[in-house]
Amino acid sequence: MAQPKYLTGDIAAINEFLDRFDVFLLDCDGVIWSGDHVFEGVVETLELLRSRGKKTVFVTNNSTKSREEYLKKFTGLGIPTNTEEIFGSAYSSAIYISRILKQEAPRNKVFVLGEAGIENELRSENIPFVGGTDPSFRRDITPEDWTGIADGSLLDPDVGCVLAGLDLHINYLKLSHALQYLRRGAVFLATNVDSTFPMNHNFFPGAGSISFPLAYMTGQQPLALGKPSQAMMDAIEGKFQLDRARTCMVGDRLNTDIKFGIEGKLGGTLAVLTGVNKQADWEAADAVAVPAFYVDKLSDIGAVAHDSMQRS
Ligand SMILES: O=C(O)[C@H](O)[C@H](O)COP(=O)(O)O
Ligand SMILES: [Mg+2]
Repeated sequence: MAQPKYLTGDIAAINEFLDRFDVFLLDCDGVIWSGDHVFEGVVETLELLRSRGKKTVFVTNNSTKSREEYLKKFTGLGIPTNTEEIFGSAYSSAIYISRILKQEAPRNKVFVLGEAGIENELRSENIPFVGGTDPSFRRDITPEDWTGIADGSLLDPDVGCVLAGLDLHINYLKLSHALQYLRRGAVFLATNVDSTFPMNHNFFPGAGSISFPLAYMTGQQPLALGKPSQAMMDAIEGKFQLDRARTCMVGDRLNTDIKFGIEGKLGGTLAVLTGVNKQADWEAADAVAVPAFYVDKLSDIGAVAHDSMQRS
């Protein structure tokens, strides 16, 4: 296994790296930002990539926001982009359900464990859903619930799929409904199964911690539709008509971002050390994936801009 090439501070190597790719798939949490903190030099680096005619696509597993909601976040943080450049796991899941799963009405409703991002992307594909941010689920379970969930009187007969994403309001009541739908044969999907969520330079429970209890209860593993799922890669390739050999995946997590790029047979993968994984993780004998290149932070790529300015 070739050792990853360290690019930070090596202007010639960075220029050579940039010349190899036309499209950069950019992870968000841990690469662009940590919560609402944008890493230093990110905006200038995006400018540099675009000034060299590179296509930038933001590919995030974070399902709490839709493309429109992400555009608001990017704009609010001073990062120029548009919804066409944003491809999240909530969108990836919605197009999988509407264009591949294609459940027949009326049993085509989705029981959502997640936030508004999933709901808005399901709406954009005209997929009916229940659960999610519905306030009637944000409460403790009651004796009426125990009875109504057990005898099915409180369940929606049209639910054919359970979709689990990062749910910041998960509780026993929601898990109880989801369990019953899965026991009744609903398809088990997840936007992503990241174990942790890098936020504010620390770690919080990831989306995987939402679907995992249901997997434990049912013995069923969800089909995950975010990175490293190749269903997502195929959808991105189709949407952007990209040449995989001229495309580089940039990420902070080995078992999602880097694995996604490698299994997608992309021309390259670049790991940044501002998020989940560190160098020791890919140097470990049982490393899940090894990047082709790495930098301390994304803006190390942008250093070539300063260099060419100093040269001119
Ligand atoms: O738990 C999650 O959903 C993930 O930690 C988070 O969303 C990762 O987002 P990404 O790094 O793919 O932008
Ligand atoms: Mg990340």
